Amino acid sequence: MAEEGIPGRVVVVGTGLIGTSIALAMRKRGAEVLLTDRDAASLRMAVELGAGQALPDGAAEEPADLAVLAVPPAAVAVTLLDAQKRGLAKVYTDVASVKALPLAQAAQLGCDLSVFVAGHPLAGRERSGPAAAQDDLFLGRPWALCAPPEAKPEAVEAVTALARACGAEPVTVDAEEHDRAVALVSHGPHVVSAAVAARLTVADDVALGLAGQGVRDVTRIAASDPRLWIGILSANSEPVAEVLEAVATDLAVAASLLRDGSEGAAAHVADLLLRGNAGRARIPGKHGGDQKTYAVVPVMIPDRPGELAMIFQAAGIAGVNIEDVAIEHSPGRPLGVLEISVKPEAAERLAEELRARGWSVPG
Ligand SMILES: NC(=O)c1ccc[n+]([C@@H]2O[C@H](COP(=O)([O-])OP(=O)(O)OC[C@H]3O[C@@H](n4cnc5c(N)ncnc54)[C@H](O)[C@@H]3O)[C@@H](O)[C@H]2O)c1
Ligand SMILES: O=C(O)C(=O)C[C@]1(C(=O)O)C=C[C@@H](O)C=C1
Repeated sequence: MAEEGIPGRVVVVGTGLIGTSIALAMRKRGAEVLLTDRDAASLRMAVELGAGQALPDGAAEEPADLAVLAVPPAAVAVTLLDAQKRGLAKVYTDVASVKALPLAQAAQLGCDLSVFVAGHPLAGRERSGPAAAQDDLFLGRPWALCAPPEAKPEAVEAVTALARACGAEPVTVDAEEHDRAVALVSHGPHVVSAAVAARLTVADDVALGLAGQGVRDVTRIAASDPRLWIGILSANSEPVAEVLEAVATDLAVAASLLRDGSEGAAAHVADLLLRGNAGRARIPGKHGGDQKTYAVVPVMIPDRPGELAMIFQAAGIAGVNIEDVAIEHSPGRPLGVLEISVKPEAAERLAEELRARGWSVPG
């Protein structure tokens, strides 16, 4: 049984990263979830992950409370039209990273906008597909809601309830304003990250061997799916271009000042760095909700077969659930650092178990 006040029966069209994450979050709240995707393998995996049941083909027997269209931006309007023709749900929403163009396309196609509230959860990952889905992806994150003027109050209520049920904070915003805002806080930064990462294609082994956390932080999102992102960027081209031009100006000025080499020039570069500090400090913390903070237990691991399996087994014996793992390799050395993410209360127990079994766990 679904918890009170949340959509009890939800259809998810598009079982990729975002659709499957929403489905998993809603299943956790007791909702019945029906899934569909044009890609049979994605659909099968989402079902196997426990995100819901496959939606039967054809017209719906009885409309669900809500249908979530978790497809690329360019597919939102046609998917909405098709879903409404099939009578899939009483209310519809999408999750696309751009809002104005899909809304205009939906109006042009003659979709019923009185039951459509466009949405955009500001949470994601650099990986696509259902395998990357997480039921806690949206905890404490903003979820933009852009209701067209004709949207009924009950439609707005249902989509707001979906965002809240996924643990997010609904933020009502006009579609054009949304697009300008995300150009600055999401789409522009994405291209900048890609530009920095693109420089690495010509990096030699020495440079790559010296790569630390800084470049990893700046380029994480550059690993995202280019097909999805070209769709996002071209649907929000003008606002993104403006952000990129402003960043390019700052970079060009910094480059010429560095070449100049004078003290005065250095002071001007410092001004950019200070503005960077100030801008970064303006990013608000997550809006309430449970924070997904794990403790990281670092373990020095020799590069030999079976090592990881033994460490995972030791964690199991200590009764510690591993939430995530990453391996930092020491270039040129048969050693690496395994970073095991666990719930904070389990970190010391795991560290002690591993030390007792002979592994080096710094800290
Ligand atoms: N990736 C992110 O970090 C992120 C975050 C927030 C919102 N979004 C938005 O969410 C949407 C989905 O992105 P994703 O990251 O989950 O992508 P994804 O590639 O992981 O999943 C998209 C899924 O949609 C399916 N699909 C495509 N066209 C379809 C159609 N016409 N009918 C049915 N299924 C169709 C694909 O087969 C795929 O399984 C996009 O609009 C994106 O802008 C993405
Ligand atoms: O953190 C990531 O990996 C993201 O891709 C997240 C991010 C973002 O820029 O914040 C990217 C695009 C989405 O539309 C929403 C969220």
